[in-house]
Amino acid sequence: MNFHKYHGTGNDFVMIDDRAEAFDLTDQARIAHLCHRRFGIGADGLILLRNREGYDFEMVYFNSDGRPSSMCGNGGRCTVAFAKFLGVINNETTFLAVDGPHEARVEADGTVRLKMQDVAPAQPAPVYDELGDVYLHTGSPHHVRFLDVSEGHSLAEFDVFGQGHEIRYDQAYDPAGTNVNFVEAPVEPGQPWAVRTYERGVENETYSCGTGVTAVALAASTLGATSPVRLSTPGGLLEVTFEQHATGFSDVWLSGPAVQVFSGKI
Ligand SMILES: N[C@@H](CCC[C@H](N)C(=O)O)C(=O)O
Repeated sequence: MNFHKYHGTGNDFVMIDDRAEAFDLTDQARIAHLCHRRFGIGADGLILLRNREGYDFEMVYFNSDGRPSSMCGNGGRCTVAFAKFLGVINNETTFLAVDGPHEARVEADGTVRLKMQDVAPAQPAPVYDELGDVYLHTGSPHHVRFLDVSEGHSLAEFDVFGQGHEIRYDQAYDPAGTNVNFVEAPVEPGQPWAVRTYERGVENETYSCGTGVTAVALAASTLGATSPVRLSTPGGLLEVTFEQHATGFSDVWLSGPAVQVFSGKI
């Protein structure tokens, strides 16, 4: 079986052209093995590109634990780059993912822009809301906490694994759990919002999470951020643009690099 390894700001994926539908979707142990960083290829997730009537292709996403999951924003952008590499699309596409249809565009510099589903307004998070934490669903569930740097908290030194793990497994989020984002606001206008994310299904901090930075950008709009919002992750910069309404957010686009790293055969 041939595979290709991609990353979108360090959120990395094993990509498989499965238009022949030969891959066993139920073999979670195999998917987890392929994603394993010691015994496998190593990735935060595995993505199959399949044919789908009425669309250019379908993206089938699994977290590195081998389980199918909700939408992956960086994975979606990487799948678009992969579809272009395979010659399935040119620069514009409409494809199907687990949360519905998505439009996307590959820019001349390789930036992939992905349209996300409309998003409901940020809600007070079901846990820790005395700290002002909020919850949004951007295709995947996201808990967002803005750190109070005046209290001496710095994102660079924050215990993302420990705190993220505790919130992800809080019973208020049972049974599905949530992804958890920690955010430091820009000091100067124009600087990016800094984000680190604990990802459900990877059960660790990843270098970047596309649906996570989307949730942060939309949550930041309640603190005065206006579209476009730039976000820095440990793996690089992303941008989110959106229209804000009383009923939520529409025209939400996630943009950034999507890079092929290497290819191989197993
Ligand atoms: N890395 C992803 C999110 C993948 C799904 C997430 N781990 C979940 O299970 O909710 C992204 O870029 O959005």
